[in-house]
Amino acid sequence: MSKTLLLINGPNLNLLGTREPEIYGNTTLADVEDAAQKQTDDLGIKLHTFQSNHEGAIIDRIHEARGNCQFIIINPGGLTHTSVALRDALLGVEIPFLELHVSNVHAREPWRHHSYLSDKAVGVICGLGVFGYTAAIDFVAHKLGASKSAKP
Ligand SMILES: O=C1C[C@@](O)(C(=O)O)C[C@@H](O)[C@@H]1O
Repeated sequence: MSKTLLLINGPNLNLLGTREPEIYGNTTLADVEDAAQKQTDDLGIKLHTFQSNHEGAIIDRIHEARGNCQFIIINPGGLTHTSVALRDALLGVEIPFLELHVSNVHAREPWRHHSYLSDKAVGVICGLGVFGYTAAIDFVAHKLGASKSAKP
């Protein structure tokens, strides 16, 4: 069975690497996606990446993944703290997902401590910087039984 992973980045993550670098670092989203591509190629996992600043576009992309994707890694950006609709979309397609944040949201403003997704996520990675994406993909590979010797 082919293993497909969808990596979603939400609002403002297109600015990664230039936006508030003291919080989010200097690595760009293109760098993150390139590294993710290499990592998943090595593991024999098919990767799709998607970034949007629009809640509805993200929800549409999640719906498209129904039935053809085994796992989602999502950095929902600010939608983490606001979006019932994003939660409903992820639950609606029944695809297991990891929630990921570059920064440690629990060490920031109190309103960032609440997530509409965390209680439904398989797990949450936050505060590891962009290394969180690498760690998340490693976890997904473990979950899907993918290994370094695997060929796509
Ligand atoms: O846009 C973001 C990025 C973020 O998800 C992170 O990656 O640390 C944390 C969110 O609170 C924030 O709104």
